[in-house]
Amino acid sequence: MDFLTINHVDHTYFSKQTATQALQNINLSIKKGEFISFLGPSGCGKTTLLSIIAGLFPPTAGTVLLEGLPVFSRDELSIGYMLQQDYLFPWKTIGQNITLGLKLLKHDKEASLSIATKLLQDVGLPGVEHQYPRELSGGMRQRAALARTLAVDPKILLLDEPFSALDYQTKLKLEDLVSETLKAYGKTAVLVTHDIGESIAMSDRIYMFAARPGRIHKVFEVPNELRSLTPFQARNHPSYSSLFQTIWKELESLEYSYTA
Ligand SMILES: Nc1ncnc2c1ncn2[C@@H]1O[C@H](COP(=O)(O)OP(=O)(O)OP(=O)(O)O)[C@@H](O)[C@H]1O
Repeated sequence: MDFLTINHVDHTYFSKQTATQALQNINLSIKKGEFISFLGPSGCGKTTLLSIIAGLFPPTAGTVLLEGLPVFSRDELSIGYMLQQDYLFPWKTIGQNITLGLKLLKHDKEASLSIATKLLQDVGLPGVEHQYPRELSGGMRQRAALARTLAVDPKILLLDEPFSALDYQTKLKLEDLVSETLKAYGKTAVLVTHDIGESIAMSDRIYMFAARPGRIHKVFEVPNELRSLTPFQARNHPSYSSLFQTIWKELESLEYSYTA
């Protein structure tokens, strides 16, 4: 059974003067445990679709079902978000940041702390429970943000350019960490990115969007030989370069069609 199903989704933003059609007839489905990416030029509706999947607002038409139920009616903790900024609360320790969601779920303090300790170990940050976000580097804060997102055991993770504010080396390390951690926890994920390499290295499938209005232009299956590797290993595999070239050409033709 499909885990997430998007059926005939349209979305238009209305203001006093204008109506902007951000999404047109989006259809896709994801199986449990899959990792997919949305790739495409600026303004093609990637963030709009991610927000609709998150249940932040309903689409103007169509449905988004998570395990057969509309996402808009679900409780918000069933969907985890990881963004470009970590949004850790600066006045709370890393441990308190991670256990915040568990508090809302009424977990007792001791069980919450042991979940936080385990997650911090899994993301390579053992022993930082009592430190504050300002005492950690950007990469460490994103690791802590991943731990916080996983703490409430969300059904699906939505990753909106989570590595784009990091230096290149840290980004590569975090791609591996996020990919391995999500596999270990059996999580389903949707990544929004502008980075072709990141989408190939991390995903099972890539949805390329076109703009005006935002729509799915093409779908690329990432070959099995890449999916069985870590993102860093995948970036060094010959199949990576050929898929990169194909996607690059396709994106270029899209960009030209806008400026022609
Ligand atoms: N709140 C809003 N009100 C009106 N129009 C909006 C709003 N948010 C987005 N749009 C418009 O909807 C379209 C899709 O925007 P969206 O942010 O979803 O694209 P995107 O692919 O995520 O872009 P980027 O890659 O630059 O983040 C754009 O034309 C944008 O101007």
